[in-house]
Amino acid sequence: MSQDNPLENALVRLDEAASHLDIDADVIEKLKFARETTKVRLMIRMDDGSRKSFIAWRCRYDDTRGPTKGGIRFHPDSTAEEVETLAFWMTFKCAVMNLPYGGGKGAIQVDPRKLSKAELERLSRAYIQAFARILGPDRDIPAPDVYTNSMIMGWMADEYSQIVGQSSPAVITGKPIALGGSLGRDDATARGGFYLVRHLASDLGLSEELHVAIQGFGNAGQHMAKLMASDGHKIVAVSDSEGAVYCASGLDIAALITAKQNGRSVLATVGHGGHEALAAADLVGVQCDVLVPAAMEDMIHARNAGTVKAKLILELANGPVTPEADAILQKMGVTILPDILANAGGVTVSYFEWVQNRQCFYWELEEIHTRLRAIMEREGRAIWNVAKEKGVTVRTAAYVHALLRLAQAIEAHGTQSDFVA
Ligand SMILES: NC(=O)C1=CN([C@@H]2O[C@H](COP(=O)(O)OP(=O)(O)OC[C@H]3O[C@@H](n4cnc5c(N)ncnc54)[C@H](O)[C@@H]3O)[C@@H](O)[C@H]2O)C=CC1
Ligand SMILES: O=C(O)CCC(=O)C(=O)O
Repeated sequence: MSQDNPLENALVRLDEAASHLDIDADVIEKLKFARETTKVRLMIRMDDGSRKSFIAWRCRYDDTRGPTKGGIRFHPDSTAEEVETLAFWMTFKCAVMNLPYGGGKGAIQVDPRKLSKAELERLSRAYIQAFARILGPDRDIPAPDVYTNSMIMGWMADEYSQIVGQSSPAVITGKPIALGGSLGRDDATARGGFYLVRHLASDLGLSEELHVAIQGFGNAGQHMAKLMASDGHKIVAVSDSEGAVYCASGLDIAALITAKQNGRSVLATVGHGGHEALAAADLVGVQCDVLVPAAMEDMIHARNAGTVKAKLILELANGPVTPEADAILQKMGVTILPDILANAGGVTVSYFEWVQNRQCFYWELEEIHTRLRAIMEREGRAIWNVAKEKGVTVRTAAYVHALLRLAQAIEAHGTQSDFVA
């Protein structure tokens, strides 16, 4: 994140929501600060025999509504403030979806692309060794995020089970299917956003065939491209950390995914099927109907918001639009389906995984999709109605919706409670 204190930007949204409700000041005071953020230094043995250290964090932001839940990010630019901000968003996201969770998040400050597979496994296990005492299926439940995946979740679940001396799959979600992972968790983040857009399409005034630009081509971005293309829409531009490609008549999604699976950039497809290279920074201003940020925070800001051509922004990334850009886009008439709703399909299927782990009975893919779709539509519709009734943006409506649930839970704990699981 670019700001010195990104949590301040996030709290702007809390204040805005609170201004539309009659909320006790104690509730706001509780939600303004992370309950606990633990910082550790992980030491691992590198393949060449040397030892190297990495800073890592786990934040349990708020556990009023249940065990804290949220992914672990491996990124060279991660900071404590970023982790706390991401955990704040998880608190609201879980409340938006009415999941029985609070919000958490973790990170290791590392570029995982510079580690061998064995080094990556040692680092992932070291993270769990350091944090096992604050994790647990009823306490804090990690999952994948940027540059982490099911393989890493599998190592982490294995390490935790070894430490506690019993199989404990429900401590982590997003695991490989062979270790108790859920069907449908792989594309859940994108699928939730996809169901939401389909459900609100006529309210949003969207046409039958949409032109879509996607920023970031990892888990969220690739699955979104596949889902939208298979629904008859054209993906006209995608980007990754190295650059972007554009094709007005629609990119070849299979070729792009093959390039990424082979460890290459989307730029490797330039020249194939009419793919043209584009500066990554220009993706935001591409001519399209739907812009899908699916990379990092603060990518749409005061300096590039005015270039947006899309009528809809679907935030699969967490925090991709700054509050300044929000104001500009609102004036331009651009609708934003905000992160705490639009990308909540991921944590929702994580919840399904946790439920299946606890009951030791596993659902078919169709059941996962049916349940995910029902929750996305129910909460999406409720938030849409709040936006219309109060005359506010969908983002503010989502915060209002979540804040009401959080306030009820905080008050139900009692005025003398400082509940800590
Ligand atoms: N994986 C999940 O289940 C969930 C992910 N998210 C959010 O979605 C976003 C993407 O996460 P994943 O797809 O899981 O990560 P990922 O690690 O699979 O992919 C990240 C992608 O972003 C690209 N990227 C990084 N910096 C970029 C830049 N400056 N410009 C363009 N592209 C850039 C990378 O090249 C990569 O293609 C993050 O904000 C994450 O927090 C949100 C909810 C759930
Ligand atoms: O699947 C989960 O538990 C959390 C995913 C996540 O970190 C997010 O929604 O940002």
